[in-house]
Amino acid sequence: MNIALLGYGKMGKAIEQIALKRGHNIVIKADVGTTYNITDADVAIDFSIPSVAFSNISKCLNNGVPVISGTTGWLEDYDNAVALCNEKKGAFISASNFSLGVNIFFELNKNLAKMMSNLAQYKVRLEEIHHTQKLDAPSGTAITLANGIIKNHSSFDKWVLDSKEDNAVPIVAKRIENVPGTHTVKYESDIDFIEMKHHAHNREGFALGAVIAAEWIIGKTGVFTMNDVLNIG
Ligand SMILES: NC(=O)c1ccc[n+]([C@@H]2O[C@H](COP(=O)([O-])OP(=O)(O)OC[C@H]3O[C@@H](n4cnc5c(N)ncnc54)[C@H](O)[C@@H]3O)[C@@H](O)[C@H]2O)c1
Ligand SMILES: O=C(O)C1=N[C@H](C(=O)O)CCC1
Repeated sequence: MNIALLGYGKMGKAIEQIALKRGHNIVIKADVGTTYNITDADVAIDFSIPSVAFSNISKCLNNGVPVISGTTGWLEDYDNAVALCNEKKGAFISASNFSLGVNIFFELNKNLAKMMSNLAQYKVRLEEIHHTQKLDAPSGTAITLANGIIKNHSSFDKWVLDSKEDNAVPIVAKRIENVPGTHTVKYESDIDFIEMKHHAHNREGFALGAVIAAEWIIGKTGVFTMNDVLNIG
């Protein structure tokens, strides 16, 4: 498979290592100012920055190249990307987190929220910790976790960052040098607490999941999620 990497930073480089080990070719490594012909690739993997993600994805869909998007912080344009993919009969997957472990964690989170829905004595709190270069807060993964709670728990209809509001899932975002990604969901009562945590030791899980998604999407048409790729949920 000939892969275009759109964004050649920490994740682009981690994906390159995994893709080469799995027998793929990297035909485009695009970073700031790179000129390239996207149709040289069978599939594109975008891990860039929030302000350019939608434009990179649009370029792929407008040229018939399936696209896997891992960039976070551009959710306001997600519905436009879905509409463009459907209009062009393209193929597109966006995920806030491509690791198998986090996708299992997403399902556990939804189930726990259902169980907690009528137990008012338990107060929920989300925490995410990432490295200090991260541009967006809260993390995309924390937003996905919050949305999983909002859809499955009767007390919430929104999330809020670093504060407290009625009907809002509170998210705390911390930035600590070199942390690849740690997410905690905690329900606390006066008597006890239940805590679920996912901690990434490194970026390998994110990169492997993105390459597996790229292998899976070839030959397909539509907008998919990691649940489709991993056959979970
Ligand atoms: N979905 C996931 O599993 C997952 C995992 C890790 C990171 N991420 C997200 O992926 C993104 C990238 O993360 P990172 O750690 O590699 O960041 P990074 O800062 O190391 O890399 C981003 C790269 O994009 C480049 N870039 C800027 N403008 C560009 C343009 N117009 N075209 C192409 N490249 C451009 C930057 O120069 C940089 O090299 C972030 O949004 C992050 O939140 C998602
Ligand atoms: O390093 C990052 O940036 C990460 N971003 C994703 C997010 O925002 O959830 C996934 C974890 C790593």
